[in-house]
Parts: sequence; C-alpha cells; structure tokens
Amino acid sequence: MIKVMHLMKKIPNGPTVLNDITFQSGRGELIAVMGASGSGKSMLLRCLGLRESWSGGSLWVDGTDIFRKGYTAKLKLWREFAYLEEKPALNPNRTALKNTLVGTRYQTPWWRMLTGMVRNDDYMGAMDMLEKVGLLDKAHAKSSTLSGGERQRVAVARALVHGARVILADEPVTGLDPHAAEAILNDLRNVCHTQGVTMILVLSQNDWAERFADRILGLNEGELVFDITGRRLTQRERMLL
Ligand SMILES: Nc1ncnc2c1ncn2[C@@H]1O[C@H](COP(=O)(O)OP(=O)(O)OP(=O)(O)O)[C@@H](O)[C@H]1O
Repeated sequence: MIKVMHLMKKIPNGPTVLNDITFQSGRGELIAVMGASGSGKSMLLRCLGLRESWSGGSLWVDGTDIFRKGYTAKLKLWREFAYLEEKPALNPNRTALKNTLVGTRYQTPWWRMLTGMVRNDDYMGAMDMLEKVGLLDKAHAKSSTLSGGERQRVAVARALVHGARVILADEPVTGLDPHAAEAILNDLRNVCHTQGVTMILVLSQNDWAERFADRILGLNEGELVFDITGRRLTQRERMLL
C-alpha cells in the first residue's frame, strides 16, 4: 500500500538527514520507528506526511507514484495521511467530541471549521471513534482538561473520523506513565487491526515497539539499519541503534 523508495532528505547547505530509505507497509499495520536522538525519526515522519520536501526518492501509495501525479495526488495524501505532532493542536475551549468532529484544514468544510456545527451521523461516528481509542468517558470534557496522552488520542480519533487511512505520530506516548502508555498502544493497535488503518509511530522504548508493533524500523544517522516483522530485536540489532 505504501512504498517508499530511496528517500533522501538533505537540508540545503546542511547535512543529509535521511539517506536511501526504502521500505513498504501493508494496510492495517502498526509500525514502530526506533533510533537514537537525531537519527532522523521525526524527519522520516514529516517526509512521509509531505510536511517536508524530499531531496530524492519516490513515494507510492496504492500503486500511484505521488510525486508524478501532481497536486491532486498530494492533496489526497494530505487528507488521508494524518501527521500528528507530539503536542497536537486542539481547541482548548471545545470538548473532546467537538475537537474530534472539527478536523484539520484539509479535512473539514469551511463552515464547520468556523461554526463547529455537526450532523447527527457525524456525531455518532465521532462517539464511536472516541470509544475505539478508549476515550468515551471523556467525550464531553474540555480538551484543556485532558492529559497529554488523552489529547493525542483525540487527535487520532479526529484523524480517523475525517477519513485518515494512515496515521503518523511522533512519540505519541512519551511522558506518560507506563501503564497509561501501554493502554494507549493497545487501543491504537486494535484500531489498526480492526479498521485497516496503518500507523507509523516513533516509539522511544524498545519494549513497547517489540510488544505492540507489527514491524519495527531502525534508524541510525539517517540510514535504515533494520526492518523486522513479528519478532523481538536481536542483540546485534539493538547495537545498531
Ligand atoms: N532544518 C534543519 N536544519 C539542520 N538540521 C536539521 C534540520 N532538521 C533536522 N535536522 C537534523 O536532522 C537530524 C535528525 O532530526 P530529527 O528531528 O528527525 O531526529 P530524531 O531522531 O527525531 O531526534 P529526537 O529523538 O531527538 O527527536 C538531527 O541531527 C537534526 O539536528
């Protein structure tokens, strides 16, 4: 479904941050990206979400070469690939439910962006999605009262309600207590497997990646040093990070 071929990112007058990254991912996979600080994890996500230009390489989604297809293909990708920052921007005065219903700029009609008006079907869809990410009991809480992890999950629910098929999230559980982090990763994995959504997450802890991800990509100094499926890392692989 997603095929990344020879992705290269060079900062103008600066370093090469990603070099010759090639991998594929299937529908409904949860993929963890691991690597030391500065290895290029955030840049990889930003490049996949087209938040950064590519210096080289090609991106194929469902058989379409995105860079060759021009603006319409990119627009489709911006709609379908949700890039979630470490601290997603939510309206603090709106409830979790309203924030879920009102999407980001590429996903929401202008009148809904301004007014927050919703239809009944949309309302039920958003409640379903909040339930799937384990937040039904917080649906009517103002987002300013939610924890960092809960806000991340509202952002995930919002992306899913607005038709995201791929979610790119940078350290979605960093800073949470281990128990909460594991519960969230469990919810996210269920969403992948039941909704056919692909998630590519930067995860800082090896054991979370090993326990929850279907695949693990390892980055070191901008290079992909391993791409493993369905098993734990070997000692040698750990040393590569
Ligand atoms: N605009 C930029 N100009 C120069 N260097 C940059 C720029 N953006 C990123 N870099 C460099 O690219 C490298 C990778 O950055 P990136 O943020 O992707 O790392 P990371 O693996 O996500 O790190 P961390 O775990 O600390 O967040 C770093 O060395 C960073 O300094």
